[in-house]
Amino acid sequence: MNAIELNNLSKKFGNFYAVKDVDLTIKEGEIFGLLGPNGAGKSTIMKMISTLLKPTLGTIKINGNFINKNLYKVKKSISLVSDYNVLEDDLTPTENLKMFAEISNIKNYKDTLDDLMKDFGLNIYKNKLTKHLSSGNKQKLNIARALIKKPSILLLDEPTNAIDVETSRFIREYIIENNKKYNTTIIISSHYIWEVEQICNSIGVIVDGKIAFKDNTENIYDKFQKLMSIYEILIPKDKFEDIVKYLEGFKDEILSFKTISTKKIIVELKNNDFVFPDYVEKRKITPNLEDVYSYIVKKDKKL
Ligand SMILES: Nc1ncnc2c1ncn2[C@@H]1O[C@H](COP(=O)(O)OP(=O)(O)OP(=O)(O)O)[C@@H](O)[C@H]1O
Repeated sequence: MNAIELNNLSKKFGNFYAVKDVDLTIKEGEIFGLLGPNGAGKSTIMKMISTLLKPTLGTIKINGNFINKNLYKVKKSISLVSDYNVLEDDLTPTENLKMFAEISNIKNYKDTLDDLMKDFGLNIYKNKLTKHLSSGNKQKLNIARALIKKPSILLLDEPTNAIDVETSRFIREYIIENNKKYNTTIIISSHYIWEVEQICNSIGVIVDGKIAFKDNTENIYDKFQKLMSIYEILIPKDKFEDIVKYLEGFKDEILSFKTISTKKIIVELKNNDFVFPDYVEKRKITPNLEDVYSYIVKKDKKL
C-alpha cells in the first residue's frame, strides 16, 4: 500500500515556484531519503505533507486519504520534525511531551511518555527547563515529541543537523528501530549523504523544485555504474608524478580527480573511451551515493 502519494504537487510563493509538478509515491514502511541543494524545495514538500502548508496545485494522499478531505485523520497519523523551536522553552521535557500529547488528543500516553524519556536519556534532565538543555538533547526531545503520537508517517527535516556524532548515531539507530518495530513510513532530508545512504531504502533528488531522480537503493548503484565512468587507477612505484602530468593534459575529459595515495587515484571521466598509459592498472568502480548525487545535481536533468 502507498503511504504517501503526491500528484502534480506545486507550491508558489508569490510568482516563484518552490515546488513544481512533483509526482512521488512512497510505500508503507519505506525509509525515503530526500536529497537536494539548499533551497531545492525539500522543507516545502515536508510542510505540505504534514499539512502545515497548503499546496498551490496538485494533490496529496496519505494512506489513501486526500489531505484536504480528511484533514483530522491525516494529522493524527503524521509527525514532522524540523527545528526544535516548536518546544516550549519554559517547560521541562516531561511537560513539553505532555503538552504535545494533550494538544494531539492522544489517549493513555503515560507509558509511551515514560518510555520515550527513558529511551532518549532525558530522565536525568527531567527537572531542567528545556531552554537549559543542549542542542542535542533538545533535538532528542523534539523527536520524542514527534513520536508520542505514534505516527504511521514520520517526516524528519535535517534531524541531525549540527548534532554531535554520538547523538546523530543514536537518532539514526532509533529511527531504524522505530521503522522495524512499527513499520513507520519515514521521509528524511539531510545534507549528510552518507547518513541517507546508511538508513534509506529509497532515494529522491530534488533540484529547483522538481524531482530529478527517484529509485530504490538496490537499483541506484547498478544504474549509475553504467551511466558514469569512475575508475580506480593503480600506479607503479615512482610513476605518480607522471600520471598526474598525463591527466592534467586531458582536463576536458576529466570530471573529478581524487588522490588516495601515491599508489592510487580515483578519477571520474566524461566517458569510457579515455586511454590511460600502459603502466597503470585501471578498474571501473561503482559510484557511491555522493558521486551519484553530484552527477544528478550537476547534470540537472531527468533520468
Ligand atoms: N514562506 C516562504 N516565503 C517565500 N519563499 C519561501 C518560503 N519558504 C520557502 N521559500 C523559498 O522556497 C525555496 C525552497 O525552500 P525550502 O526551504 O523548501 O528548501 P530546502 O530544500 O528545504 O532548502 P535547505 O536545504 O536550505 O533547507 C527557497 O528558495 C526558499 O527561499
